[in-house]
Amino acid sequence: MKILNFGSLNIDRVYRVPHFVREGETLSSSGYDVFAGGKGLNQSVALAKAGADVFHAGKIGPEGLFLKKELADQDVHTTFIEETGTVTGHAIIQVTDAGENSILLFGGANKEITEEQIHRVLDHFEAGDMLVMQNELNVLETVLDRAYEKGMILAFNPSPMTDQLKKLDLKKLSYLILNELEAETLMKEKETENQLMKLRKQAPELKIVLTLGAEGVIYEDESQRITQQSFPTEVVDTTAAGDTFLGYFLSMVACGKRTEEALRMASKAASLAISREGASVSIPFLYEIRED
Ligand SMILES: Nc1ncnc2c1ncn2[C@@H]1O[C@H](COP(=O)(O)OP(=O)(O)OP(=O)(O)O)[C@@H](O)[C@H]1O
Repeated sequence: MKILNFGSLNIDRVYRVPHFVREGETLSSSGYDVFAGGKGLNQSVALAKAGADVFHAGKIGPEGLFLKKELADQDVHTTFIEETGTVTGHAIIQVTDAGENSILLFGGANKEITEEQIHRVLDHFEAGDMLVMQNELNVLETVLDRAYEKGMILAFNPSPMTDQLKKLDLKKLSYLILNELEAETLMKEKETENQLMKLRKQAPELKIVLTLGAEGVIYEDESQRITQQSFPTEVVDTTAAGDTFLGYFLSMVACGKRTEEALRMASKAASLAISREGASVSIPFLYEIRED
C-alpha cells in the first residue's frame, strides 16, 4: 500500500530555555539548533523509518530545499514537493529543562497549496492507498474530499486544533488520531469517556486513536476498545512524540500488523523519541524498537 502524506514542511528553530518566555520578558536561551520539522515532515519521517512506502506532498521556499533532501535521505519520495518563491514555513520552539515545549508557527509556503497541485498529486494514487493529513496546510477539506472520492483510506490528525475543524465531516475518515487536548476542543467535552461517545455518535465506523501522553493510548473502533500503556522513559524533549506515534502506528497498520501490535510498536517508538532531543532526528528506526 502506498501512503501519501499531504503535509507541512517547516524549518524548526529550537531554543533551550529555563522556562517559557513570559509576557514582557526578555529571556536568554542557553542553546540553539536548526532542524527539519513540521508535523507533516515529522510524520513522513516516522512513516518511512517504520518501513512504509511514503510519498510527501507539500510546498517549500528557497531556504527550505534542505527539507526535501532530509526527507529523501530517509527514503521518503519527494517528487510531489513543489518549490515557490515565498518563505518556507517555520517554527520557533522553546524547550525547557523539564522537556516541555511551546511552539510559534509561521505557515509560509505551507499555506500556498493550489487546486492544481492537489490534482497533480492525487492523479498518482488510487483506491486502497492511504492519505495522511494534519492541519497545517491551507487546503485540508479539498484534499480529504478528493481522496475520499478516489476511495483512499483517510487518516487525519487534527493538529494544530482550529475552530474550522469542528465542522469537519468525520464520517469520511477511517482513522482519527488525536491527543487529549485536541479531543477536548473538538468534542467540547472534558471527560475521555464522553469524548469517545460523542465521536462514535458522529462517525460510527471511525477508528479513534486517542493518545494520552504518559498515560498511554486508547484505540476504539465500532467493535472493540484496546488500551496500551506508555513505555516509561527519561523525558528529554517531547517534540514529535505524537508524530512518531502516528507514523509508526499507520505504517504498522499499512503493512497488515494487528492493531495491538501497531499500538505497542508506536508507543515504544514515541517513548524513545521523547528520550532524545529534537524533532525528526529523535524519531527511532525500526531496528531500534524491534523486540528480541
Ligand atoms: N512521558 C512519556 N513517557 C512515555 N511515553 C510517552 C510520554 N509522553 C508521551 N508518550 C507516548 O507518546 C504518545 C503520544 O503522546 P501525546 O499524547 O503527548 O501526543 P502529542 O500531544 O501529540 O505529542 P507532542 O505534541 O508532544 O508531539 C503517547 O500515547 C505515549 O505512547
